[in-house]
Amino acid sequence: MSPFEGAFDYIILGAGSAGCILAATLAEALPDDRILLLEAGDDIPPHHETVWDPTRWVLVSRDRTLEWGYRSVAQTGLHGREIQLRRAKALGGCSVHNAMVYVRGGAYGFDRWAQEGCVGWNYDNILPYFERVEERMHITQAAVDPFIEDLVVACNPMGIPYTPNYNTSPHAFGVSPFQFLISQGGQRETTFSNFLGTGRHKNLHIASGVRFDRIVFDGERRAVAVAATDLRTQRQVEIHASREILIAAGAIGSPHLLLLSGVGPENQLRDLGIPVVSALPGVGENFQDDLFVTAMFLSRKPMPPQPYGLMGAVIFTSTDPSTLPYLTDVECSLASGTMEGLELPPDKRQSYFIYPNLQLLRSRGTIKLASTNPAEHPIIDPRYLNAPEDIQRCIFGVKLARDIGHNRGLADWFAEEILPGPRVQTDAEIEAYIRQTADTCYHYAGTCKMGVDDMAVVTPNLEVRGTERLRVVDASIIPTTVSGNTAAATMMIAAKGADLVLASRRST
Ligand SMILES: Cc1cc2nc3c(=O)[nH]c(=O)nc-3n(C[C@H](O)[C@H](O)[C@H](O)COP(=O)(O)OP(=O)(O)OC[C@H]3O[C@@H](n4cnc5c(N)ncnc54)[C@H](O)[C@@H]3O)c2cc1C
Repeated sequence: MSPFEGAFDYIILGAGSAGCILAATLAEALPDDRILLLEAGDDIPPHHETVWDPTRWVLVSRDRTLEWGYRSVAQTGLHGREIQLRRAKALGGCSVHNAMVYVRGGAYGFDRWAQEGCVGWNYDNILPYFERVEERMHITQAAVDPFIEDLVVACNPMGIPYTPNYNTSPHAFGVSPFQFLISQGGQRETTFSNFLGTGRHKNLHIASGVRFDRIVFDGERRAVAVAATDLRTQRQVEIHASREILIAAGAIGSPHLLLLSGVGPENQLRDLGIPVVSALPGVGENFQDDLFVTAMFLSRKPMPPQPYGLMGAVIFTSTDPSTLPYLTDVECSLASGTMEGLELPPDKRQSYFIYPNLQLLRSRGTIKLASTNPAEHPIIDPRYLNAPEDIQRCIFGVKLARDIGHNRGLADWFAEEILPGPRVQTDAEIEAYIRQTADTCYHYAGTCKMGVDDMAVVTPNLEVRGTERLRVVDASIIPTTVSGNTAAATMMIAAKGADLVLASRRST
């Protein structure tokens, strides 16, 4: 029987970081319901050459066969560069090719969501959902090697304390062992491998290789079906859901789908001849991302071997010391030049990179339809460094990385600064270097934001405003990014989103 035949109670669109958790939770709580999970990508075989091996992360992240191939429009703030906006297309979504870093994010950021009207989303409310995810995803805390020991020594005189566990401490400020979603056996954990796996839930039908193209609404603006294309046969199908359709297509895919379905800014839809189902000006607006900047130093001696995709330490601090210790907006990750995929010339391999990742940036971008063809990528304009204060924070990041790299605590390692290099000294020179080299952290969020204001796309219950039986449950609902990477927050959103669906179910 075709996986599309018969009626489904729930259809989940996208088997990524959020979609797999949502599907597993609903399938387990509702054993008598029929649930369908649709995904454009395929399963990753157990013998895949790179995906499961954490040390090969850089190669995985660059593997075009695993992803959608999005690019931004030319970024004025980045010297006109077009930025590759990687997004996985696979069962497991971006958990298949991300750096596996696990950071819940500071409590302050979630509390702000609640203060802005998202009742039920303050840190105390959401903590049980992080814990639920952590019961199923194994977190490996990195082992401390000799370089990291010296890094801790280097941070001390800079006023950066040692924080043993940034996720469970009251605040993340400090230098810590990094935490990764890596199994006890040393393999990548994905939301698909840990929550689903093929055939584990009898009431869940997983259809990979299927692109969803549009939500179908009835005259009452109820979401009743999904129009989709089987990518293997190009057959078009319409699949019906009797209860709810749950969009989990990520911060690019979810606004794209809503716009194609007539949910979005009225003028944009009318210009393309798309009938307006719900005029929501916020769909595709409020695009947020973190940027990283780079410092690189040659090492005097061989770097320790690296069993992870990044080095095993992280530094959280702030561009504004008055916000410490509770609010951090810089997360420095590190890499060794010996790591596979960096492809450095032999004389540069014994080296270390410090990558300050600037968070809570103020610039906001957009995602708009290029056409009504679902196969055509949307126009993505992150507007990096559009907000003037963002460049100042990136300059702070480069100076911080330099201060760490040159610090006496790392004297046994430091040989020479390669990047930005001795010629880059004044703020104007650092700014030019940033505009030439800063890059995305792939932490896209906010394009279907949750809230109670006019720009909100979903309510705090994640229901799409002006429609019925339709929710968005993924990174796109994040109203303002938090201090941290986005995967943990997205998985938490999925766990809580499933509870919201189940609560509605009990009340009907
Ligand atoms: C290279 C890279 C490295 C990263 N590293 C980290 C890290 O180390 N730690 C961290 O916390 N975060 C990291 N992130 C970010 C993090 O992985 C994402 O924020 C998170 O996975 C987003 O989850 P999601 O469920 O919202 O979207 P996704 O995981 O992208 O899931 C969306 C799914 O929907 C599918 N889909 C979309 N549109 C359609 C369509 N029309 N038809 C069918 N299927 C569709 C996609 O194929 C995908 O599987 C990284 C991201 C990238 C790209």
